[in-house]
Amino acid sequence: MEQMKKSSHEDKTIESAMIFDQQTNDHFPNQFIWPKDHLSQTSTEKLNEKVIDLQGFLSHDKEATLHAANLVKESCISHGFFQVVNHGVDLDMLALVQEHGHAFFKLPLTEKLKCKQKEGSVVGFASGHAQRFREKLPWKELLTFEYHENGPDEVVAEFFNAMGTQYKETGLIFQKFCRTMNKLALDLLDLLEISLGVDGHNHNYYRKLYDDAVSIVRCNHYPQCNKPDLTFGVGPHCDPTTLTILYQDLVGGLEVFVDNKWKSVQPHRDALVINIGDTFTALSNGKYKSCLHRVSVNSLSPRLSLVFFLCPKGDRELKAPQELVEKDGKKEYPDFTWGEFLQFTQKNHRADENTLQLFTKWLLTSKNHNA
Ligand SMILES: C=C1C[C@]23C[C@H]1CC[C@H]2[C@]1(C)CCC[C@@](C)(C(=O)O)[C@H]1[C@@H]3C(=O)O
Ligand SMILES: O=C(O)CCC(=O)C(=O)O
Ligand SMILES: [Fe+2]
Repeated sequence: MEQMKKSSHEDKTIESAMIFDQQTNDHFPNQFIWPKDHLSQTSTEKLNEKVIDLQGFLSHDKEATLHAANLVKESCISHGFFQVVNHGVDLDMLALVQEHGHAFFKLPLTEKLKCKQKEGSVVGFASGHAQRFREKLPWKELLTFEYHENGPDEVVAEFFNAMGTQYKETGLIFQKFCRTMNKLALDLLDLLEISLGVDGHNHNYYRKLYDDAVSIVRCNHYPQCNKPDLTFGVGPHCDPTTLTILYQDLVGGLEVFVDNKWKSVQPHRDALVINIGDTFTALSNGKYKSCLHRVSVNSLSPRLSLVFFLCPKGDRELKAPQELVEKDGKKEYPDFTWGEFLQFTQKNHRADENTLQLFTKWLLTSKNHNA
């Protein structure tokens, strides 16, 4: 049985990758077609999100920090999404990471399959998640790996080395990308803490929770699609993770659900997209929204996005600061570990817009069962 599962697992990935390469105009594969109620919600408006200048905050200017914190607070209470500029991340380095990302997805399938995703793990190469799901497949290929903040520097480089010494340079470039993103993510946690007004009594409360963080890093490649109105690059979802930092090319396609409408996000070459994930919603005691977003594809060109999902180490107990709970008079979420939540998204529930609510229910039921 195990052997059968493995071969069908690989076949599904090959089948999906070939669909992307050999798509025809007359037949669109059913498994990639999304339900009409999703497809009918077209996005017509542009999102006028806050583009927050981090320069003053990063240089510890008190007034600029408070200004940035207020803009963050407004965006996160409303829909959990903003963009940042003057973030301190080198744009040439980001362009180089994009180049290596594109080069990876251009590799022959046999090369990409060297690091194919194993069952139950987010790490590795996948195509359309065809080995995990049977329907509503996303029109994307993806490469995912982990970044251990305090792990040996080579962990990411090793991931690529394992594919062959010819990927050594790619590994080093992604390693540098991860280190840079991790630093910015922790700085943003400090800004979020200030915006929530918990920096006084609980200074570095959030930063401390992310000691020894084990984050998820993903390169999404969305191939050009002949029937873009029948599918999604990623369907509607909230990231279950804590905080997402995303660098996109100028193709466009990312959409955010705000004021009951899907609105398109304007790409900016010098900006990074930031969105709140489910885990931070819980850590803010429900004050900050986990951003509901999706990706549409297009018939003209492929799109690439580089995504850093900040995650704590798996066994760290996560809870909102007591100060917030007392201010709100109610604890909105049970304590949990990211390990429990990640496993829920890999084994029990495909992450979508309801993940946090379903996870909370699942957790309380399973804890009552074990009580
Ligand atoms: C914890 C995670 C699960 C996903 C990758 C990270 C954060 C985002 C999640 C995801 C992208 C949300 C949409 C559905 C999903 C299945 C996907 O399209 O890739 C999710 C990821 C996953 O389960 O691999
Ligand atoms: O590619 C994008 O713009 C968004 C990708 C995304 O939402 C995800 O991978 O969770
Ligand atoms: Fe996402």
